Amino acid sequence: MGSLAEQFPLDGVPEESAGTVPVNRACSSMLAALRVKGLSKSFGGGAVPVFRDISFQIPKGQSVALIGANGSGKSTLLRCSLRLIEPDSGSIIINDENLTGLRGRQLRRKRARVGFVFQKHNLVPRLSVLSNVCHGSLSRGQGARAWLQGFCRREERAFALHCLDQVGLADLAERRADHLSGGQSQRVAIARTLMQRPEMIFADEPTASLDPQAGQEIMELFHQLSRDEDFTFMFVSHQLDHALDYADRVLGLKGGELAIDGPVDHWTASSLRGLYD
Ligand SMILES: Nc1ncnc2c1ncn2[C@@H]1O[C@H](COP(=O)(O)OP(=O)(O)OP(=O)(O)O)[C@@H](O)[C@H]1O
Repeated sequence: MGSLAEQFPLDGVPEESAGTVPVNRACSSMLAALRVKGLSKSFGGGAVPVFRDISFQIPKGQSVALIGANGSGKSTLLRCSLRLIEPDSGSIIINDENLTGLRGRQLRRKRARVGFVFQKHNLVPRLSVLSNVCHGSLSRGQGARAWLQGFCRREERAFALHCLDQVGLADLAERRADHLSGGQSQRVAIARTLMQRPEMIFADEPTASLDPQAGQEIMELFHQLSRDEDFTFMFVSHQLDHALDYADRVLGLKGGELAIDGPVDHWTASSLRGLYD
């Protein structure tokens, strides 16, 4: 079976948000999906920045774990890297598009192919699983009007069903979202993100509210999907085994700086624990 993009080519999406052809993993490391340079952030004019002068590049197709102690700035860095939180300084380039000076619709369009998965799944409780997944096409940058017109389109629903199938939940399409387990609910949130046909997925502690088994299954799912769909994946986790098992590379924040940045096979659980001293 081909990737989502091959099976369901984008139709009616503005060219600038239609994105690129999936990149072969073998050559994907040649291209940077995300380039962050000199990123700094403090809150409320605070004298102590959360982080300062952070730079890193993520090649297309790479899976990156972002780790560090509570309050070290992981969520802030993840959000600043997409300008969901405005950094104080620094530049951000996604797929050769400079996000730094963009505003409003232009900014939303440039990041339309980046999915964000949160610890809270944020489903609409009274709607069906399928309707929740269909909401994902809102993020494609077409605007609410286009979405409403296309919401019931047969092909849109077919694609939503396909996304549900990708996360193993096609059988639950008609179930109400508030009748799901935590693990099922996170799968629906991931299917909703797949509706964006993402080139990159950022996940902020996606397993934090799940039991160990469900958490591992979700990480397996991300791992499998990132390979099948060839998306770049960056996730925040407090679980070192998740970082070691599911990332190609580990970034670690400590004292407002990137104290760790290297391939996963450079680290062991005990060497990573130094971040938490
Ligand atoms: N909106 C905000 N206003 C003020 N301070 C904030 C805001 N968001 C985060 N902070 C502060 O920035 C610092 C980093 O927070 P952040 O949530 O990024 O850390 P984290 O590493 O993700 O933490 P955790 O592992 O506990 O989720 C913390 O000191 C936090 O209190």
